[in-house]
Amino acid sequence: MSNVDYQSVNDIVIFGALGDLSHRKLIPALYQLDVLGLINKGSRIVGVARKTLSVDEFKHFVVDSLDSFVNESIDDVVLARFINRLIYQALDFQAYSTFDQLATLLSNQQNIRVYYFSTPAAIYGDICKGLNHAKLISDVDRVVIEKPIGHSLESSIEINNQVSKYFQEKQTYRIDHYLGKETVLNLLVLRFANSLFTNNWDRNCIDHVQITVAESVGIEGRWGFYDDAGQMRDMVQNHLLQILSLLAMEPPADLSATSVRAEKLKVVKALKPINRENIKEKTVRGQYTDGFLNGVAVSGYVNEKDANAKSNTETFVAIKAEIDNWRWKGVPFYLRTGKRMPKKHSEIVVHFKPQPHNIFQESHSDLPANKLTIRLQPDEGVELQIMNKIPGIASQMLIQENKLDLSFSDTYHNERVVDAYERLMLEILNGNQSLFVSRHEVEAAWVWADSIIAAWQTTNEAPKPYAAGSWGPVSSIALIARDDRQWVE
Ligand SMILES: NC(=O)C1=CN([C@@H]2O[C@H](COP(=O)(O)OP(=O)(O)OC[C@H]3O[C@@H](n4cnc5c(N)ncnc54)[C@H](OP(=O)(O)O)[C@@H]3O)[C@@H](O)[C@H]2O)C=CC1
Ligand SMILES: O=C1O[C@H](COP(=O)(O)O)[C@@H](O)[C@H](O)[C@H]1O
Repeated sequence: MSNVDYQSVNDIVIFGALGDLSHRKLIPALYQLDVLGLINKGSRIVGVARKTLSVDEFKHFVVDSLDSFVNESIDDVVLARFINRLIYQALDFQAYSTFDQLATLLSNQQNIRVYYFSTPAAIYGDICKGLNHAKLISDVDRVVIEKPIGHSLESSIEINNQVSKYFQEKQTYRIDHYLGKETVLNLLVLRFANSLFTNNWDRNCIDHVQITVAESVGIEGRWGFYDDAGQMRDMVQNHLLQILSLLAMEPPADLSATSVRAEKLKVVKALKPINRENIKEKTVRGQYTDGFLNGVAVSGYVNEKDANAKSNTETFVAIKAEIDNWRWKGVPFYLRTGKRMPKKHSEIVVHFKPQPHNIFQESHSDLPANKLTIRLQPDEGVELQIMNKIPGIASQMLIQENKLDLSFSDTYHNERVVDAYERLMLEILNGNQSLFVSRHEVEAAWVWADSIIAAWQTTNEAPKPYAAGSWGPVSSIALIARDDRQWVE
């Protein structure tokens, strides 16, 4: 998807450089690109955060990040080059005059700058104002903004307006890191490079789809942020809807940002609204209680560090989503995601319709339908469940359910696993917006999510408890069982 433009990027400025995302993901991603020679020779990496730190202290922070989060051994030559790129500037993002100090650092640079806002979305507008005050924005610069953008449609419009006052849409890269995952990207190839799937991908052939994004982690010290968001805003409004869009969209004319984003948007706009009339039938929200994960006792949500014991925030969501269009009318997409589930496990299961007639009645009264499983993470792969004859001379045809299994680690064992942020960072340097979310998509996703959140608020019901280490509240089983179906475990 990339064209080769990274040569023109001069400085990469990370706002919130001392934060969790920068430490775990952004710094390792930039290092890996440097290993591959994909960062411009003269580019500097400028860390900006609130804390006063010397450049040497920042360099230590960066080395710690690489030691902790780069899986391969660190290359000394690249490390020296990478460290040489680093600069640090302490700033209060809400005090515009302090941005003059940043201007002094960034002066005399003619080329493109990338500004990565790795901070709470509420201060994106302040950072833009500061940059503008210090005359640090030109028409070719790029801004990267993290999800979730806002807390609702209204706040998202406000944040997008604040940013768009200074950066045009073509300069704005809205990150959803799921779009950088190998297996999520592979959805495009699977669907549009294989006629088997392209031609059978609709209500005539597919019975229903299940999308599970299960996490074993809890809140990881992010209680303040998370309690205000919940799993709906943290995962469903963005990551799950992006997966759903790629899975359900019409074939785009090409792989350009304009074509792909237009098709994804149509899917989100066609989602059937969930509101107070159908909320109980279509959704389940849960919250984890004390439990066990791999035999180890773990705290319930309200017993986490810094927790408010009375919180009603959901850590689990299950939804029966429906897409009201020609292709998908009547095909439910069951979504479920939660924290503190038994393991990290994300997959899509496409259940095809059963055969209309069974000629193998004698040996097999029930002919299971085909099932396509796309394992997103970990153990990435694609698996197609089919019926097969059991070899043998018996006159009766003995058949069995079996699978064609393409495991990525077995098939591509010589390939390094590229982290989503590394891929997305390269796309930013290359100026390609295909893997980033448009403003229209973000806002359409909020329209759908806001309606669900508002309906939950009217019912005023507490989230259903589920023990940490389980697959969610029992009512999530009932949600799908009402349609005579069950979750694939
Ligand atoms: N962490 C993750 O896994 C993910 C994070 N995100 C998104 O990425 C963004 C960053 O998240 P995360 O790294 O976890 O957050 P953190 O709270 O760990 O880091 C935020 C950073 O911003 C700085 N900051 C905040 N307010 C100000 C201010 N007024 N002036 C100067 N600096 C400020 C903080 O400085 P200080 O240290 O001084 O407070 C810190 O360096 C958020 O939008 C989040 O939603 C998205 C997906 C995953
Ligand atoms: O954006 C987020 O994603 C992570 C899950 O990402 P993954 O790549 O590990 O699947 C989630 O834990 C976090 O709460 C959320 O903000």
